[in-house]
Amino acid sequence: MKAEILLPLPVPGTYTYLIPPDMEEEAVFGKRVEVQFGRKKLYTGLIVGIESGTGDQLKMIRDILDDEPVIREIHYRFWKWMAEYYCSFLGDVMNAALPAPLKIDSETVLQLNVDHDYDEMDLEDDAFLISDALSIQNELTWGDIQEILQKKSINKNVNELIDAGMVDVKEKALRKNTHETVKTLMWAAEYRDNQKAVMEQVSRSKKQTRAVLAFTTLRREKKPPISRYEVMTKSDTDHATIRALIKKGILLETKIKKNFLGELIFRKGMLPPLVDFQKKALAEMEQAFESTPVVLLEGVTGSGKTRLYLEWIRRVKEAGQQILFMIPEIALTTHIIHRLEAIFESDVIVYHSRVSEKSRMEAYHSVRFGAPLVIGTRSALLLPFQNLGLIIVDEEHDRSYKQLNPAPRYHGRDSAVYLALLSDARVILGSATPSLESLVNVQEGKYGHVMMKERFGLMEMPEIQIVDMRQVQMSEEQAEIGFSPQLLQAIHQMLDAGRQVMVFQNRRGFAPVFLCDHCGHVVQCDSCDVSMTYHKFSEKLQCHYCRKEKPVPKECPSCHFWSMKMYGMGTEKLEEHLQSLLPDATIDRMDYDTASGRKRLERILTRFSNNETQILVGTQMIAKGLDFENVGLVVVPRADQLFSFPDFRSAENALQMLRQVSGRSGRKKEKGQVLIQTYNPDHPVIQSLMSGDDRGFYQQELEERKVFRFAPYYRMVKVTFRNKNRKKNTQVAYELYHYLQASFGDRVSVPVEPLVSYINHYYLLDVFVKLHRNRKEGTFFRKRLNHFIREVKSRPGFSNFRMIVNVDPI
Ligand SMILES: Nc1ncnc2c1ncn2[C@@H]1O[C@H](COP(=O)(O)OP(=O)(O)OP(=O)(O)O)[C@@H](O)[C@H]1O
Ligand SMILES: [Zn+2]
Repeated sequence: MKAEILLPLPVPGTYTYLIPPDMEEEAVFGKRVEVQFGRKKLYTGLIVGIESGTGDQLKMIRDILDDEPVIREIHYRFWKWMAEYYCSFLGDVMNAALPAPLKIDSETVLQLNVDHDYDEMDLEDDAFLISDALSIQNELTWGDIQEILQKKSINKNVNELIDAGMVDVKEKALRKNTHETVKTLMWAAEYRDNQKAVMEQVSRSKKQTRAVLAFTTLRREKKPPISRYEVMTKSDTDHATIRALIKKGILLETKIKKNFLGELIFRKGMLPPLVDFQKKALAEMEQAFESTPVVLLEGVTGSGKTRLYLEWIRRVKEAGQQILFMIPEIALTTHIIHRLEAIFESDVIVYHSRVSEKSRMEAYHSVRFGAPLVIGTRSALLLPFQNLGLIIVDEEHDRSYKQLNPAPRYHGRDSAVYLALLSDARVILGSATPSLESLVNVQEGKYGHVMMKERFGLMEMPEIQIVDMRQVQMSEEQAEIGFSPQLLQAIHQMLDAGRQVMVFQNRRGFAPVFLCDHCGHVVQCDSCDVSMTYHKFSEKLQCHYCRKEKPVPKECPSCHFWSMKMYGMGTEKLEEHLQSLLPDATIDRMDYDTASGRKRLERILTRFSNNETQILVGTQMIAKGLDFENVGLVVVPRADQLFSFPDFRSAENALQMLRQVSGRSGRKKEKGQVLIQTYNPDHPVIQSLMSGDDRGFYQQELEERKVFRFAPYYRMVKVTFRNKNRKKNTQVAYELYHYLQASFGDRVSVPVEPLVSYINHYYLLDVFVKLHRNRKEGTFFRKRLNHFIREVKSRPGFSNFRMIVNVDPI
């Protein structure tokens, strides 16, 4: 028998291996196996197919690693769809789906050859360092050695040691502890209180005697369960010993699940009754689900979308099905997780890229055993749900749902819809500012649509005022920070009334540009074609693309005058200036620099929610989902920055951002205010914001998207060429352009430079293709593209040439 094996590698297709006869029974779909791939490497693969027959040339499966399959066919179908739709490899999807401990691979390991005598004096310095370390550690990996020698190329040194016969190179599989179950032991009934009978049974074997004595001691020392492993370690015996004891009927073995998070209990009072308009929305959702599995819940900020989600969570849980609650991005949504965790008495599974490997494993297996609720980012879609009933996609418009790197570059919302389709589950897409993608699906009748236009507690929507900056006179001090007198007055009033203020500034750091007043020289990053941002706290210039830092130059690097000045405004500078204008106010800042760690982020949020902070300055981090009751004013001093990006989505995003951030104002207690400063008060985004109804704006946007053949009407694909050699990069990009033009005509763009086209010493070029939204065209395009990529990579010197495919780029 042969098995089709999927490997966690970016290679097309699967590989066929022979199943050793004694493993045939055990070999079933979805179990992991250990196989050799390439000359020496060992990998964990996954059985994704079994067929009869043999093949002389085929390698054997070395081992089967699971008792139970880790995925089922339905999960594999989802993986296949994802790989196909997003033009990536199945191995990439496997890699993203399985927690690291489920993917052993081999590492080169050096061991000391104990039978070999050598004279240390004969060794070169580097070789001596290695042998010295080996005598202490027994084993070193390639990485360890690189660290010890402080260099990358260690081949020569290692070879020297091998040639001298001093070390052995061993290819060793790292079998990490992956067992979701623990094997535990207990006395068989007839031996339970009969130590004497036991000893008689084992008297002929030293090992068995030791094991039995160890088990007896353990029973006395601690409460059950006692694991097989504990007994083996304590008695210094092995699996065979324990197996013998089981066979003799002395010990019984059972398996228990490790850390299974299977409960879901609502804390008392956490599901307050729905109010009338929420009840109405719930009924409408029920009705919408009759005809479509996907419903867009469009509710203004503060309408209680979360309350409705909870209602559905309760229902689906009672029906015995699983629920996935998706949030866009972990750093920005700690607050939401806290809110949800407060609602449940039981532990909730939280799953995202930053939880520990241990928690990921726990989550993986709990979900596999049917745990009812997972809160997670897009990667949670790849968990092995058994009985999925509902996926909630909160803030469905959020761009962070799209994976940028590495492959598969999938969209969390769209993949959720597909997964639900496969699993016969429902999807709720929730937002106060839905994406155009979802609105079009509503218009085309694919999704249901339910609106909530009121805020909970009869709170009125905040009043939005525009400050026309073309008309404003400012003092020098005010001009420096860019706050009009009107804006400052509003802040003063709000603070006097004991309420809090949020200031939205979409740029972090102190000052975006550091330039010479004399010759105009701008300090640029050496690796990227962007100017560096001054960070006052660290007293350094930082590149926001590659994160490299530079000291602040005293004189101009170009004309050598002492004339370097800072221009522009970042959150850090804004906070400082605001403090000098309002010396008595307590101000805090929330951005990538201050809220990088979870602890720091939490501290900022707690202080603000306890009213210890009066003003919170922040980037888009403060726009999302925060629910603070005492915020009376939200100000946006520089709204124009938001819609001046050269991107076809910038108007849509600007409106979403401004609505979201406005929505933080006046959520409880009294009506809130929003003040927006702009030089373009007639801009459609501002006009729509003022009118309170975005339909007209969306319709206009959609018309334009249709005319210019953009998403959501067309499926866009971006192919990025990334190379240190500019000429080579440009040449291949143009080749692709011409090649695709033959099939797709003017729906292929000439290679264009992205906004920042040189990052970290790499030149970047993008080719855009606009495809019709049907499967046939998708398949055809993928074939063409793969053909091209294969051809390029087969050229001498091009095997590593990078072409990054991004379907539905954001
Ligand atoms: N039926 C209800 N009973 C009691 N409190 C409610 C109810 N519905 C909503 N609330 C409260 O109203 C506030 C706003 O609700 P929620 O945060 O769910 O709104 P939202 O629509 O998710 O807002 P956003 O889009 O801004 O995140 C919350 O503090 C919530 O606890
Ligand atoms: Zn840089």
